[in-house]
Amino acid sequence: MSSTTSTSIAHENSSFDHAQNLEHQRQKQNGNFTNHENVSFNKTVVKHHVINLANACRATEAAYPLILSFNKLSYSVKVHQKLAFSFLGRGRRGSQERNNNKVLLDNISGEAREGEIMAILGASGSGKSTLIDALAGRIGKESLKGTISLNGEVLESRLLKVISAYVMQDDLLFPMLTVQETLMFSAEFKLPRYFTKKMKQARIQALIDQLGLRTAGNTIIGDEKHRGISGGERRRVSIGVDIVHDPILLFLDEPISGLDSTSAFMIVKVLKRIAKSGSIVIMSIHQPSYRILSLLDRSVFLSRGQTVYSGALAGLSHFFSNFGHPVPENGNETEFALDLIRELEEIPGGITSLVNFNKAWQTLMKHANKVDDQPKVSLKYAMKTSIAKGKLVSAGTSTNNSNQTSSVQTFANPFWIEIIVISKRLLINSRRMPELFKIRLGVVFFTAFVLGTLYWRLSNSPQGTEGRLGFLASAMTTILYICAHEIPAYHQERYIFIRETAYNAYRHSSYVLAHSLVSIPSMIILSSAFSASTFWAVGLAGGFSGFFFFFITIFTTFWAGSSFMAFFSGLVTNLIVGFTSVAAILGYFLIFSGFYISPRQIPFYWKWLHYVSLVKYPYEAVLQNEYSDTRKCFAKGIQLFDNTPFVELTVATKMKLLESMSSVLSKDKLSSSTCLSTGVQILKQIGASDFNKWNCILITIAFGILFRVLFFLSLLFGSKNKRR
Ligand SMILES: Nc1ncnc2c1ncn2[C@@H]1O[C@H](COP(=O)(O)OP(=O)(O)OP(=O)(O)O)[C@@H](O)[C@H]1O
Repeated sequence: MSSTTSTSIAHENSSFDHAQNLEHQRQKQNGNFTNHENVSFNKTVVKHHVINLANACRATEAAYPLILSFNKLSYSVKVHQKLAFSFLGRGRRGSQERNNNKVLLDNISGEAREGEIMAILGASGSGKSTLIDALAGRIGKESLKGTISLNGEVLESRLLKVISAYVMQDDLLFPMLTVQETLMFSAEFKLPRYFTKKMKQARIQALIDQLGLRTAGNTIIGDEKHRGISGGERRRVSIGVDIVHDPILLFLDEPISGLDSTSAFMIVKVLKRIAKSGSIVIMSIHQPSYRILSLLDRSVFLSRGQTVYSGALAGLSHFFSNFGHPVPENGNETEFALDLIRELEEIPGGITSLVNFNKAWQTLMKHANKVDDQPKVSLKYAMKTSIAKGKLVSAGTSTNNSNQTSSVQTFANPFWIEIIVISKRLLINSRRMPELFKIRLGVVFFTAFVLGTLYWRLSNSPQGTEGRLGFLASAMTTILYICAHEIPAYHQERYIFIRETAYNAYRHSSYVLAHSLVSIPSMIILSSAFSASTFWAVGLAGGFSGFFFFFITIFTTFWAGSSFMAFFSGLVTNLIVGFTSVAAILGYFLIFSGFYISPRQIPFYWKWLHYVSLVKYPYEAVLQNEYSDTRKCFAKGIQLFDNTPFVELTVATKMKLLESMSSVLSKDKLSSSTCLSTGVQILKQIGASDFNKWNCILITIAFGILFRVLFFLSLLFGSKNKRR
């Protein structure tokens, strides 16, 4: 029912009710009423009022084809309670903790209608956000008791996802995009393909005007480091992002908290316009001003998870008069109601009396409304009407299907368009933060410089071999560490991703693929920088083809490392825990790579760590590249004594030792030019596996793909936007 209708009804009844109330108050003051009489008096007045309301409702019913009803919604969570003395009471001995149920929602019922704003009011902690979550499908089916239906049909989660939007309390936006770009990307995700670029732009312009964001259109959103739009503007952009597709059901959790009164009024006016265009708007709100109150239609007042009033805001004063607490003349009814509820919360049994009174009131309302309680049109018809009005544009529609949930597509765009749009957004955002890439490049050059000077121009000798092994193991490990910078980036984006995928803006797989594609160009640049600055400085083998292979190995290490970080950020959502664990895991990768300890010496129960080490395969690949040339020798004659205690002896003594060794071993005469260690022997010595270098590269690439798949699965199952 609209506020105007309700107001006029309330007005019509006011003289009658006022007289009765005065009489009631007088009698009450004189102590003439017993409790029983009090209730029966209230019932008479309520009945009278309700019948009049119902008559007026009948006239306007047809104008409201969509009705969202929620019936007996209950939700509780388990809370741990520590017991000081476990031996007290009859509980099990030694038990220190007890699981208690905390009821967050207790049998909440009500309805919201198309064309109206329903406000959920109550003190802090009364359960407003929990009720919004319950209605918006953000509480697991198994935990939420009761029913939510749209025009009499149970609202399935798949349908709810495409016809609704949920505006969170936090403003989660890409900091380097302008207001216009932010809204445009949202339009690209949510508006169907038949919307041309021009149509989308027109829609965005209208939205910008509606939200009063014209002057901020080309300003970036901003963050702590980059100045951007104001807090109020950011709030409006957040709302704009979620309403760009004109959802049928719009849920907002405290959309105006923290805003100045003008901005708050402007936002509620926009919401009213959305409601009037054929949507159901449900929002939680703390203390609405007079001006805002004039825009709200229905309300649910909560106290400790229970309904203390549910119905038209216009009937609030009547309700409280009948409860025996009339709203003072010219007083703000909502403020009065909230203050009274707070007072009653402090009196033992105070809230119970109000809850019980409300139950009686609701029963009478239902009784008087019994004919009109049911929606006039079926859900299918109502949806068709909404689509005809331009609603439900977030996904394509096929009206020839009789099943309500399959008559709307799950996603507005095909897979490949989603990938293009996500990639474009990522590229723009990162292009505007070049410092991040510059820091990565700087770290790569610095690492290359340190390693290049440390292992400068290694020779083909046992010392050179030792240096090569050290350089290659350090290079592969450092590259993996450089990839760890991606963890905070994923962490920052995670909440935007959850918000967008919760209402099917795009597929999880599109996000994973777009991220993989976008990361490739930067990996190519970083790999080229590292390879070019170390290959010739260290004196690695193979000329240009050797360089190319070294570059490929570095690139695939970046790929595997970056995929690992993506997976890890999906798995561990706490940034500090994530960083600490990654540092430890990369350390293990190095320890078990085969560099510190030969694979032959690793105990069998740790062998698996050797095979899953991300350092092992690229390390072996470049080793094989270095030592596969059979014509090369890595220890000739007296070089045999390098890395042994005999290294300090003179050349002549070393030669003598060599001669006596050959006579003892009865070998051909060992001279200073005799090759004592070939590349193949070195590979054998260090226990390199039988995989050839290209297989090692393929395994590294496969690891990267595997981690991307695991990243996808971690997002799919680990980023559920629901309470249990
Ligand atoms: N997982 C949980 N375990 C225990 N208590 C919880 C849990 N989640 C919410 N609560 C409690 O449920 C109550 C309702 O929380 P809710 O966030 O819905 O209140 P609210 O009315 O939206 O408050 P505010 O206006 O401050 O945002 C609060 O007392 C809160 O502490």
